[in-house]
Amino acid sequence: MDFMKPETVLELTNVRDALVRMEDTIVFAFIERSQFFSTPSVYTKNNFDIPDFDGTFLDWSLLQIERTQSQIRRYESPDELPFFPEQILSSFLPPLEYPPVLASYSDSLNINDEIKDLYVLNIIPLISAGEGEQPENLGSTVFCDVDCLQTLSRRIHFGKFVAEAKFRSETERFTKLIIDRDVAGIEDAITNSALEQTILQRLVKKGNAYGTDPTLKYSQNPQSKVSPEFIAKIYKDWIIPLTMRVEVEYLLRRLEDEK
Ligand SMILES: C=C(O[C@@H]1C=C(C(=O)O)C=C[C@H]1O)C(=O)O
Repeated sequence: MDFMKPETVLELTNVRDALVRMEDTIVFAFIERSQFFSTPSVYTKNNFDIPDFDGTFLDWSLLQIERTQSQIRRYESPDELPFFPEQILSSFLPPLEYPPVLASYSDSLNINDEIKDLYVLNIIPLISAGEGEQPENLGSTVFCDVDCLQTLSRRIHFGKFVAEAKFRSETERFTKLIIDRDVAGIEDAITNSALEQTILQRLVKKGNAYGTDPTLKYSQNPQSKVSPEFIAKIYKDWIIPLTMRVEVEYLLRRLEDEK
């Protein structure tokens, strides 16, 4: 996929290859986070006395990182969406002119707040080293969280590219479903259960392979760092359903923007 070449972005096979590649990034990000405890103090609002800031240490850290990364043009890329869209900065580098692939409302479809909440509530308990915290690891923990959140956000909002590719390959079918506001019909049209099963099975294998020291492969009990079943569960319960939601929400508005 090359965002300068729209025809490569609209090819569903290429989009799916990118999603497979992102599995690696997500599994490794979870493995990095698994070194640390749940660390509740970084997710508790105003737990630290942060000057001029109302929020959690995670929010503050994420905002500072986004402000820096916006200046190196991270959010000009069509596959990156900030958690703090109102507070990012413009870059001193020349603007990038990506040819538009997605509909014009695409940036406003942003479910990052929801991703952040479910990450803290549901994902951390499954991937962290256990309940509790070590005061010397607050920064390291949050750094891993930012990685996990950015990669989850990219994966889930990639649903827009999936949706655009599907819309273009079956425009008539989707146009009818959209006009009828037939959400169940749209869900049905975008679901590929066999592919989902393949993804879940591959994740268990990746979780085992990436989380285990390869030199321990032949020992009695090689320990994986994040339970591969939990990785599959996180995909099944949250990542895939949210990707689908992005697809549906993107498609429901798709006729506003007939290009
Ligand atoms: C992303 C797609 O759409 C749906 C969501 C999937 C996912 O989030 O992994 C997989 C298959 C489809 O049910 C796709 O078709 O590739």
